[in-house]
Formats: sequence, C-alpha cells, structure tokens
Amino acid sequence: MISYLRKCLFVLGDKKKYLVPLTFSFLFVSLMEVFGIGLIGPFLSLATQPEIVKTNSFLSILYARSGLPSESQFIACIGIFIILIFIFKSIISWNAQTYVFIFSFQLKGELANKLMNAYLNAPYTFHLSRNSATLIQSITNYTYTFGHAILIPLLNSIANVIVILSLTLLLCATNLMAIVAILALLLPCWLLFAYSKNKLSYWGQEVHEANESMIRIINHGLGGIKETKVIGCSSYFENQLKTQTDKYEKASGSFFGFKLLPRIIVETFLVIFLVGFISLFLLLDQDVQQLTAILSIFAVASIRLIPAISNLMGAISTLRNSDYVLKKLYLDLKELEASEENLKEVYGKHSDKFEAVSKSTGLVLADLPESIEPLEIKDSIEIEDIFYHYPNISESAIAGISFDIKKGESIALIGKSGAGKTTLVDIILGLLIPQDGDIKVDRHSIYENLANWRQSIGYIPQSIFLIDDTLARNIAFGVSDDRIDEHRLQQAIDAAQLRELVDELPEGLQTEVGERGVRLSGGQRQRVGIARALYHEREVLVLDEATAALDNETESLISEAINALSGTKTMIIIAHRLTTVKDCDRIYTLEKGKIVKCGTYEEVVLGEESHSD
Ligand SMILES: Nc1ncnc2c1ncn2[C@@H]1O[C@H](COP(=O)(O)OP(=O)(O)OP(=O)(O)O)[C@@H](O)[C@H]1O
Repeated sequence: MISYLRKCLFVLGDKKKYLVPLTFSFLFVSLMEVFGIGLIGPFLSLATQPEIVKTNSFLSILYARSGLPSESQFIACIGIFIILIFIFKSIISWNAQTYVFIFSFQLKGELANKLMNAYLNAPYTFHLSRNSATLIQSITNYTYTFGHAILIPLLNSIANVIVILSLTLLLCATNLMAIVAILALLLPCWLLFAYSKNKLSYWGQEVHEANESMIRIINHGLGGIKETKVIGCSSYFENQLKTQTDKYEKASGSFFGFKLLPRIIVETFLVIFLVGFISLFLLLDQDVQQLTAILSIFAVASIRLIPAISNLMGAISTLRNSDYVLKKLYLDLKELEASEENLKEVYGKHSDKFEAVSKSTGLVLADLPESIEPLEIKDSIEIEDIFYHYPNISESAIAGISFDIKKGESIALIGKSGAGKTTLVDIILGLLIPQDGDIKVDRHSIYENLANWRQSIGYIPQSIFLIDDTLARNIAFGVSDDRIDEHRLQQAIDAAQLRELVDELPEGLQTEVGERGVRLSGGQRQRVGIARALYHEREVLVLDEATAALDNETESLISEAINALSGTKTMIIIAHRLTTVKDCDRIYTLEKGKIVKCGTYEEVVLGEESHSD
C-alpha cells in the first residue's frame, strides 16, 4: 500500500498539493454523514418517548430556554434542525464529489499533456524501444484510469474507512454485540480479498494488455490495408483481434463479477444475522427492549455501514485492478526522468554543457520558448571523433568518425546497407546523443545549443511522413495557419516541382492528402517532403535518399533544384544511387561505422569503378 501511494504521488507530480484539501473535504462529508445518522436514533427515541425531554438534563434546559408551549413542538423543531443538517450535508457532499470529478478530469487532461510533452521530448532512443500503440494507450486510456480508477477510489477508500471506523465506534458505544456483528460482516469480505488479491491485479493487466494489443493489431491491419488486401490476410488480423477481445472480455467480466461480490456477501450476512438474532431472541424468550436496541443497530448498519463497507471493498478492488496502469505510468515517467540522468552521465565531462542539453532537448519537461533562433554557421561544422552504440548493444554503430564541412559545401555519405549512414545522420540531426565525441559549429559544441542547432537543420527522409491534412499544412508542417508565410510556401512549391500538381488540384493547396498521404503518388509525397524542408528555410539540409522514389525526369528536375541551392545551403546527402552525388564536394564511404574512403566523386566512385574493371 505504501509503495502504491508513493507511485500515486509521483504520477500526480505538482497536483499532489490538491490531495490535502480533497481528503479534508471527503473527511468532512463523511463525518457529517456519521453525525447526521447519529442524530436519527436519538430523534426516534425522543419521538416515541417524549418524556425524555424532561428527564434528560441537557434537553430539559434547551426546552425551557426555547419557550415552546409543548414537548411535541420542541421535538418537531429538533426534527427540522436534523433536516437542515441533512440538507446542508447533502449540498456539501454533492459539491465535494463534483469537485473531485472535475479535478479527476482536469488531472486526466494535464497528465495527457504532460505525457505528450514527455514523449515528444523524450530521447529518440526511447521511441526506438516503444510501440506507438503503448504510447497512445498511455495518453488516452491510462490517464483516464489514473483519475477515475485510482485517484477517486483512493479518496473514496479513505472516506469510507473513516465512515466505517466512526460508525463502528458509535455502534460499539451503544452495544458490544455490534462489534461481533460488524466483525462477522467484515470477515468474509476480508477473506475474499486476501484470496483474490493477485487475481485482481492480473485481470487489470490482462484488460490493459489486450487493449494495447488491439490498438496495435488495428494499426497493423488497417495501416497496411493495401498489403492486407493484396496478400488476402484480413482473416489473420481478424483472428488476432478476436484472441485479444476474448482475453479482454474474460478479464473484464471476471473483474466486474467480482466487484459485485462484497455487496452481495455483506447483504446476505446482514440478513442471516438479523433473522438469526430475532429467532434466537424469540427462542430464548429474551427482553423485547433489548431486541429493539439490536434491531436499531442493524437498521443503522444497513443505512450507512453496509454501503460504506461495500463501497470500500469495491474501491479496493478497483485500486488493485488498476495496479498495472499505475506501474506503467510510473515507470514511463521514471524512465523519462532517468534519461535526463543518463544525459548527465554522458555529458559528465562537460557538466557545464548539460544544463543546456537537457533544456534544449526538453528532457526536463520544461516548456520550450515559442520561437528558437537557428544557430548561425559562419565557417564550418566539425564532426569530432564520434562514437555511438545503440542501447543494450555493445557493438558501435559509429566508431570514431571525424570530418569537417565548410559552410555551403555538399557532402555525400555512401556505403553498404548497415554501414552506419542513417545513424550518423541521426547524430548530426541531434536525435541520437553520441557516447563520445562532439559536433561543433564554428568550434562551439552543438550540445550547448541543441534546440538552436535543430532549428538550423532540415531533413528529407526516404519516406516522408504526411499528416492527414491539407497540402499547405503538410508543407508548413507544425506551423499554425495564421503563421504560414504564403510567399515562402509558393517558393517552396516551385522549388520542389510541385506547381503543376497544385494547379491541377481543384482545391489546390487546401486539398486533403489523406492518411499518410494516400491520395498522392509516392513521388508527389517525396516532393511535399522536399517542399517542407525548403519552406522551413534551414541552413543545413540532410537528404536521406530523398530522390530515390522519383522518376528520372522529376529526379533530374529536383536534383537541379537541389544543386541550385549548393553554395547557399550546406548539404549532407545519403545516397545509394551514386549519380545523385556526383556534384558533391566530397564523398565519404562508410563501412562498419568508420570512414574508409574520402574524396571527390571521381576519386571515390569512378576510381572504385575503374579499380574493379
Ligand atoms: N534502433 C536500432 N537498434 C539497434 N541497432 C540498430 C538500430 N538501428 C540501426 N541499428 C544497427 O546499426 C547499424 C547501422 O545502421 P544504419 O541504419 O545506420 O545503417 P545504414 O548505413 O543507414 O543502412 P541502410 O543503407 O540500409 O539504411 C546496423 O548494424 C544496424 O543493425
């Protein structure tokens, strides 16, 4: 329980300060309920035996001071007072519970934003080890579960424990027999919980794992709808989904069935006790006055105690069932925090740089400023003895690479598949942080200003990611409509050879491209990617096989456009088609994470071809 609470507080973060007022309001409401119920018994006694007004010293003083003409009027006034207390309690209780629900929804929203911020700013390596279905599940589902199936049941449990304890004390003060009755009511529930403790967590885990798998399977089946249809494997995904929905049904059915048990058990035992006591009294020919006292205990118990016990049991079941979600949220947030620590370790030797790195990568979950100035390159970019290995892999993907790029130069990276070209580019893009070495701009480490460095770099990957939105929004990716620069947009369209397409489309730039750009051809998608990089006017352009998907004519047009940029932009090009890099100033051949050859196109490519002849 302590560890459960610790995790809860960690996930709550800053919001934990609201727990104290929330707990107090729950406590207040609970105590008001106990007080209200505590007044009903004496009021009933008073109504049936009005002479108590005179025999009870407190009531007799009150009656005398009230100036009321008759005892029955005095008792009626007490009744009105009790009604007012109940109305007051109900209003407070409704307000407190509404506040908790609002708080819980706010918490869901804030947690979802916090997770989105954390995932977006998490190191790239975090995403290399995560499936997007897990992250979607965390942001949309787990945040709701945290508010509604962890926080509210937790507060409810605290309130119900207080109600149960207070009522138990109240009843015990009236009659010791009550202790036996209450223990007898609690015992079977307690045994049931002790027996099903692990089952509850297991069902919760099954439900959430099945949910996560369902998102993944739907993504796979519908995401690759073309392949699914052509190969004819829709039944494969249907069967996979069926397995998960079965798992989901079974686990949720078991859990909801179990949740009903405490109330049923408690009610059954209450009836057994009630009927048992009455029968026993009749059989033993006991005093009827005593029987009335015991019956009133059961009456109170059934009004407030039984619901409190079954609510408590239900809340504990929900808390146990949500164990898996709490663990997941806690571990994700912890891991993101640990990434910050790892960076600290990597940059331990430049600890002064760390603050800047963590700030600019957003690992501290701090909000980045709205606009970040790009890093100006005056002279050159220096890649200095870079070493990089992927997490949990001992072999280096990049093993000591150094070279300089002068401002305005174009360089090409070539080499066999798996040589380390993409890894090197990811390091240059600032996505992967090398374990050793540095990248400098004009002799200053980019890690001092990583966010500014990222603003200087444009990236055109092999396959462009398009959002399900308009052409304009896909080109000015990540820029709100009111900030889109029309002139730059038109220039980028011309330079990326998209003008013909835009003119042909009835809705022009407002044409919806469909999910992942399904309404565009592969070549058109690629040109949108190029236009995007050009729109953002970055000083350095990284092209990863950017023209590979284009036909010869478009490729040569785009290559022309790209070549026209040489001298004004610094370019790093990964290419398999060697003809695309013939105009580069230098070509580096990579092998097993090292540079094995460097020179002009004639020296590296033609030299190699003539050598092999
Ligand atoms: N996420 C990853 N986790 C572990 N190892 C990886 C990961 N990505 C790449 N690698 C490994 O790092 C090495 C370099 O891969 P990289 O993708 O940089 O090669 P590449 O030259 O770009 O290949 P290609 O031309 O096929 O894209 C390879 O051995 C690869 O298996």
